[in-house]
This record gives sequence, structure tokens and C-alpha cells, in this order.
Amino acid sequence: MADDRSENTAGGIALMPVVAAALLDARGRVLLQRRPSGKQMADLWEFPGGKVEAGETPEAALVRELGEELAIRVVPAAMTPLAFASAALGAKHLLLLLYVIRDWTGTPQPLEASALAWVAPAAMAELAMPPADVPLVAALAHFLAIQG
Ligand SMILES: Nc1nc2c([nH]c(=O)n2[C@@H]2O[C@H](COP(=O)(O)OP(=O)(O)OP(=O)(O)O)[C@@H](O)[C@H]2O)c(=O)[nH]1
Repeated sequence: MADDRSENTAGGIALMPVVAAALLDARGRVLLQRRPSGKQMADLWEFPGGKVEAGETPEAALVRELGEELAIRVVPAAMTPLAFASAALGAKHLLLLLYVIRDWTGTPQPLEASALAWVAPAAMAELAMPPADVPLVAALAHFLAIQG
């Protein structure tokens, strides 16, 4: 008998784990980056991050991605898991893990993005973002609202 659990058995859907960061500044703004033209989901705004590679923990992947994309240094102890999204993405299935980060070393540089922007939570919903990000933006706005 087939049920939802059968989708994750051998030969089923390939999960693609992706880690992403909501970097927060002292004013509660969030750093978003714009995906470059020519990449999948070109020109959409997204949380910095990327795919977890084989043999990596999610936290190690996020340390690596934030170094590669923004030239900042973060440590796993500064990462607070906030929410995840689970969505079909082409032939794969995206598992997008969002962490909140308030402490890092260095000034973010757009090494891979076409632009960076510090965005107030209320303005995030106005930006074009990948569909999987929509519930994460809602969760983040809620988190920031209850933080005061
Ligand atoms: N970083 C990031 N990726 C996201 C977000 N939302 C979302 O759907 N994704 C998807 O997750 C995947 C991450 O891939 P990526 O291209 O950014 O990662 P990467 O740097 O490791 O990939 P590459 O080395 O193949 O270029 C993409 O399919 C991307 O569209 C988001 O907010 N941040």
C-alpha cells in the first residue's frame, strides 16, 4: 500500500538539503541577496546560503557558504535554527533550513550575488523571492515581531 512515507524510500525522491541564513543587524533588518542572472531562479532575492555537500553538517555548510558568498566568518554556536521549508524543486525535493544569525565577523560583500540589501521585515514580502521562501519569510516576520 502506498502512502506519503513511501516517497522517501530507496529509489524515491532525491532530497536536496539547502541551508540559509537570516543575518540580522542591530535594527532588526535582514540581509537578502539577489541571485545573479544566468543562475536558476535568476534575479530573485534570497537568504544567503546554499547546498549542503556530501559529508558536511548543515552548520559547516552554512559556515562555508557565508564565507564564499559574503566573506564573513560565523561560528555554529551563533546559529539559531528558526524554520524549514519542504518543497518540490524540479526532479528533486528541496529541504531548506533557515537559521537566524546575529553575530559574525567582517562586512558582508556580494561576492556571488548581483546585489545585497538590508531589508526591514515589513518590506520582505514585497520582494520577489523563491516560492519556498514565502513561509520562511512569514515565520521570520513572526519571530521578529515577538522578539520586540
Ligand atoms: N541560498 C538559498 N537558496 C534557496 C533559497 N530559496 C530557495 O528555493 N533556494 C534554492 O536552493 C538551491 C540552492 O542552490 P544554490 O545555487 O544557491 O547553492 P550553491 O551555491 O550550493 O549551488 P551551486 O554551487 O550549484 O551554484 C537553489 O535551487 C535555490 O533556488 C534561499 O532563500 N537561499
